[in-house]
Amino acid sequence: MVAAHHLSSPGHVEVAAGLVFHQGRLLITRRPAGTHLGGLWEFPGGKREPHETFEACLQRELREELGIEVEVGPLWCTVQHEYPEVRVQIHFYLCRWRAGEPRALGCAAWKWVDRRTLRRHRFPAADAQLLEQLVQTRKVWESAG
Ligand SMILES: Nc1nc2c([nH]c(=O)n2[C@@H]2O[C@H](COP(=O)(O)OP(=O)(O)OP(=O)(O)O)[C@@H](O)[C@H]2O)c(=O)[nH]1
Ligand SMILES: [Mg+2]
Repeated sequence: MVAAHHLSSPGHVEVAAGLVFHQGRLLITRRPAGTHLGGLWEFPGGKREPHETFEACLQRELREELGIEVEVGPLWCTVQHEYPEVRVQIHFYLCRWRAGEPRALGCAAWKWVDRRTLRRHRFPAADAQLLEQLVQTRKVWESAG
C-alpha cells in the first residue's frame, strides 16, 4: 500500500523542457491561466510518460503544445525545485527549430525573444538561474539554431 501510494504520488514530476533557438532567438510560451503557475512564461515542455526518453518526451510535448518539430541537442542543465504543490526535476535541452510555424495549441501564447528581451518576462522560480546563465552566455544565441 505504502509503495503503491508512493509510485502513484503526484508530488514529484520529471519534466523535459526545450531551449528552442532559431536565427538567434529563443522560443518561450505562456502557461494557460488556471494551471500550475498559470500566466507565467516558460520554456515549452512537460511531464515525461513512463518508458519515454526525455528526448522523445520533449518532441511530443513541442508537437502537442506548439505544433513544431525540433532537433533535440545537448542537455543544458537539470534543475530541481520544490513548489508548495509539487517537487519538479526539469531537464532543459538545447534544441533547434526545424519545421512548423508555432501555434498556441497547448499554451496561452508564444513568442520569439532575443538576449535583451528575455528578461522582460516573468518565469517560474525554478528557472531563475537558467535565465541568468542564458543572458550571460552570448555564444549560445549566436551559434544555436
Ligand atoms: N515546461 C516547463 N515546466 C516548467 C518550467 N519551469 C517550471 O517550474 N516548470 C514546472 O514543471 C512542471 C511541468 O509540467 P507541465 O505542466 O508543463 O506538464 P505538461 O505539459 O505535461 O502538462 P499536463 O500535465 O497539463 O499535460 C510544472 O509544474 C511547471 O510549473 C519551464 O520552464 N518549462
Ligand atoms: Mg507543459
